[in-house]
Order: sequence, then C-alpha cells, then structure tokens
Amino acid sequence: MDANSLISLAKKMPKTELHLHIEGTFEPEQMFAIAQRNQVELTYKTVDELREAYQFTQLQDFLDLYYQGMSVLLHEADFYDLTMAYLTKVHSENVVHVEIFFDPQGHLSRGVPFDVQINGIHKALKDAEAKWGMTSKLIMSFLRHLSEVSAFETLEFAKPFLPSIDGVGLDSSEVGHPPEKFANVFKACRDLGLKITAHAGEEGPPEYVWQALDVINVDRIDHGNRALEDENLISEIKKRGLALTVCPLSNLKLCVVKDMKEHPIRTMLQQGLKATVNSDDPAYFGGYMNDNYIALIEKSGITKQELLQLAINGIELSWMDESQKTTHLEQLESLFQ
Ligand SMILES: Nc1ncnc2[nH]cnc12
Ligand SMILES: [Zn+2]
Repeated sequence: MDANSLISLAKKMPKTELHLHIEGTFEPEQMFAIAQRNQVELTYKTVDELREAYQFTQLQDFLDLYYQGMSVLLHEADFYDLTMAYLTKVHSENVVHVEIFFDPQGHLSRGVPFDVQINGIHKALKDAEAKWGMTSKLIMSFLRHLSEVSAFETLEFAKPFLPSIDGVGLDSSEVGHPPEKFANVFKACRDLGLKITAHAGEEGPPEYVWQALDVINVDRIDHGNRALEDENLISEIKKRGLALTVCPLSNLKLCVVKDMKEHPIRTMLQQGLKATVNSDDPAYFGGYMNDNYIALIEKSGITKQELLQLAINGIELSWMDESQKTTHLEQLESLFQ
C-alpha cells in the first residue's frame, strides 16, 4: 500500500493517546492569550519569537521552556481552556480515548492550588465525554528532579481528589533521578489502588527501566527507547506484557533519535514489544497524533500491518473498559479489511 493510502487509513483509525502532558499542549497563541488575560509577562515578546526558541538538543532544553510556558496558568478556567483546546484538536483526528498527565508540582510551586488545577482539567475531560463520547483517564505525575518528600506532599494534596485520578507517573529530568528515588511514594500510590507508569529509558540507561519494573512495579513504561540496549530487559517487558508509550516526534525533537528513518518503533514491534504511538508535548514537538503517524509512515516506512498493530496496542494497552476496547477494536478491524 502506498504512503498516501496508509496516511488516509491512519487518519481514519480510532486512536488512543496514552502519553500526553497537558501542559505540553500549550500552543504559543493560547499561551499569549492567557498570559494577557492574567497579566503575566512572558520572557518572549511574540509568538514567533517563542516558536523560534523551540530548538532542543536534549530533554532539559525543552523542560526549561515547558516550565516557563506553564507559569501563565493560574485559574481553573485556564486549565479548562488548555485541556479543551487539546481535546477539540484530537477529537478532529479521531482520537477516541486519552490518558493525560498533569504536573501538579509545577503549579503548586507557583501557589496554584491542587483543586484549581484538577477541577479545570477534569471538567474539560467530562465535557468531552458528554459531547463526543471521548473517554479519558487522568494521571498525576511526580517531577523527578524534586524530592520524594515533595512527591509525598503532592500525594496528600491529591487525596481528596482520588476518585478523579486514575494513575500516577514520573517525569521531568531523567538522568540523575532514577526511579528508585521514588520507591516509597509509588508503594503508597499502589496501596491507594492507583495505576503506575514512569518515564524510563528516554535519555536514561536500561538500568532505570529495570528499576521502573523491579523497584516501582510499573503498569507501563513511558518511552522505553533505551530498553532495546538490553536483551534480558526486552524479554522481561514482554513477559510482563507492558506497553511502551512511544513518542516519535518528541524523540526527534529532543535528539533521542537522529533521524525519523532510524526510529526504533519498528524494531520494537519486530521484537514483540507492545509499542504505541503518542505525542508527548505536541505544541512543542511539531505535531499531534496524526502527525506522529504520518512521520512514521513517510520516514520509517511502517507497513499496513504495523500500522494496525500500533493502533491495536493503543486500544488494548489503554486503561479503558474492556467492553469499550471491543467496540474500538471492531471498528479498527473493519477499517483495515
Ligand atoms: N518527554 C518528557 N520527558 C520527561 N518529562 C517530561 N515532561 C513533559 N514531557 C516530558
Ligand atoms: Zn512524556
């Protein structure tokens, strides 16, 4: 099948997004509008100037801008508008289910209370479900450059809102902040019945992925690229049936891969790993869900079978209800017949 036909299929597929930081969907135009509304001054003077700064050679370059960008979010309506803009965009791309991270510590540290953040995000998620039937899960992520004590404090703030929180994650600067630093807080989260995921093997070594498995007992792995360096690790991830939430355009922008032609997602599938396609921080990395599929089709040469497998993995490895999975899988199969 030629690339154009594959792209057309990719656009029509019912898709899930399992690795998405809501603060990473902040488009410069919206950032400037909210900054103005809140009378917050941004370091960059224009949308163009800000976009020009999106040149990263490593994760930290991006994170520095990402934390600056989110600093204009102050009120519940800001979190609602940010989330609704993202959901509207991906609804138009046939995304039927999203699992969204938010970074409470990035806002608590600026004096924005937990309830302001989560109420805005949660309301948008519920409105999207009512309007379009789009389902969602919400994942609270701990910032790994901060201490485990800070993560525990965040968990305390979260406790009144646990009915709206489905899982916990671990993100921010990976190297130097291994999963074992958070062993106790993830144990507490597990005891509260929360699902667990962690960024591991994006820049960090295979050892960090082992720790995500053996020390914090993750339900899935965000990125996981560097797991491919260790055959025993690949076997263990397969044995546990864990998803890898892979983010192709993010990997390119953050120089985790040099060229999309060399992206390891096909190798992951060939090794029997359950890779999925996701956009991570689409406003910063040059594309939403469909753009990630298009980049893979145009540059890495994925086949129709691989395209189908990636979409199946996204549904099967999501945390949605089993009956809902069946519905989406049936739709997907009929599209590929
Ligand atoms: N790709 C990424 N890696 C680590 N932390 C993040 N926070 C937002 N995006 C991230
Ligand atoms: Zn991420």
